Amino acid sequence: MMKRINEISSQIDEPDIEAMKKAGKRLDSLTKPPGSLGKLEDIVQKLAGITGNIKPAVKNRTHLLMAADHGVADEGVSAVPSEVTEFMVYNFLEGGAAINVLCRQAETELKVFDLGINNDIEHEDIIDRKIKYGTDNIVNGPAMSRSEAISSIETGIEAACKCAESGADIISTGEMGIANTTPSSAIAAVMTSRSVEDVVGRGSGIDQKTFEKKKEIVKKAIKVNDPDPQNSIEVLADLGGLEIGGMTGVILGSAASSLPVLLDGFICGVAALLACNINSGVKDYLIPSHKSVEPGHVKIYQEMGLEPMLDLDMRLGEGTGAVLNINQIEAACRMIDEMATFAEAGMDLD
Ligand SMILES: O=C(O)c1ccc[n+]([C@@H]2O[C@H](COP(=O)([O-])O)[C@@H](O)[C@H]2O)c1
Ligand SMILES: Cc1cc2nc[nH]c2cc1C
Repeated sequence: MMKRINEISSQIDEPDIEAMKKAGKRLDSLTKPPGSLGKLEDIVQKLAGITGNIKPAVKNRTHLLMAADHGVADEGVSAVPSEVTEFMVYNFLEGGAAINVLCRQAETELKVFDLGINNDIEHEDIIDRKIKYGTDNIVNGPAMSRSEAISSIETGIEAACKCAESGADIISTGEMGIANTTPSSAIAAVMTSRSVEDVVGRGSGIDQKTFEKKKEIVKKAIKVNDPDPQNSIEVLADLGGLEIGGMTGVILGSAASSLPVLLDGFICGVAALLACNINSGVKDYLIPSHKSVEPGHVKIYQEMGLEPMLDLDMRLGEGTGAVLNINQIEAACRMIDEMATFAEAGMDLD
């Protein structure tokens, strides 16, 4: 059943250490104090390792947005009803959401996938990969079957591989799914061995009473399902999120295609945790864009040893942090390509 996932996992190479060293050397030779461009230098080196190119470029960009609904929304854990998932998906398809604005600004193509929205989406631009009409309520049992969890990951893998074939230089991912901070918190607690209190936040903006209830719901979902933290498929099937599985696949597919993959918020971070658990080599391909307001996000970054470039108090999830960060990444790539070295500028420091 895991054939495609195992095959893709086996294609994930080590980064090109030689290219990273050469990029580091060139960065140090540019007309600035060594290291003075901070995280912009780190990102260029990382991209050199991923692509094998000491002057990496991020010309062709695609953002893959995964959408699905959640049975646990029935517990009243979100500030808004499940219908908002479908409503926002139409908004993405019509160009009116925050992610559309940022994709236009960063010249990034947007693709919207339906992996499990409660209703069918009637729009020519939707990529219909429906696996199930919403997950089952995780307080009563698993969100989905193992084979549905695998299908969600495979959907993301194929999406990323298709982008790679079309010449993408960088892939970013994000999501839409009302109530998805509940399953994400459960997965984050299980996979980072943190307490539920450590990782649960206010998601779409819930009040204190709902916040207290949400913590109890997350605890109950973990107790009822009790997944093996080492087994990403079991964790995903038990605690859910078809869009989370989709993003896990995008991350695996990007890494296997030697493409950098830009992560967005908390839910996306959970997908990255699941992908790293399938193959720890994935980590070298991850670009963490921003730190979300959700308290679990920073814990996920700590678990993976990643540090995001931006901290803008964002908590949207569509991929807004990721796509915004493309601008800084492009700037970083232009530094190593266009800046003069001390020698070129006529100053020999030796
Ligand atoms: O990306 C984040 O860190 C993030 C933090 C809070 C909320 N969200 C978005 O809000 C929705 C989930 O919030 P909730 O309260 O319904 O669980 C879902 O559509 C996410 O994209 C996203
Ligand atoms: C309006 C709205 C837009 C979103 N975009 C991503 N998650 C979202 C959640 C809500 C509630």
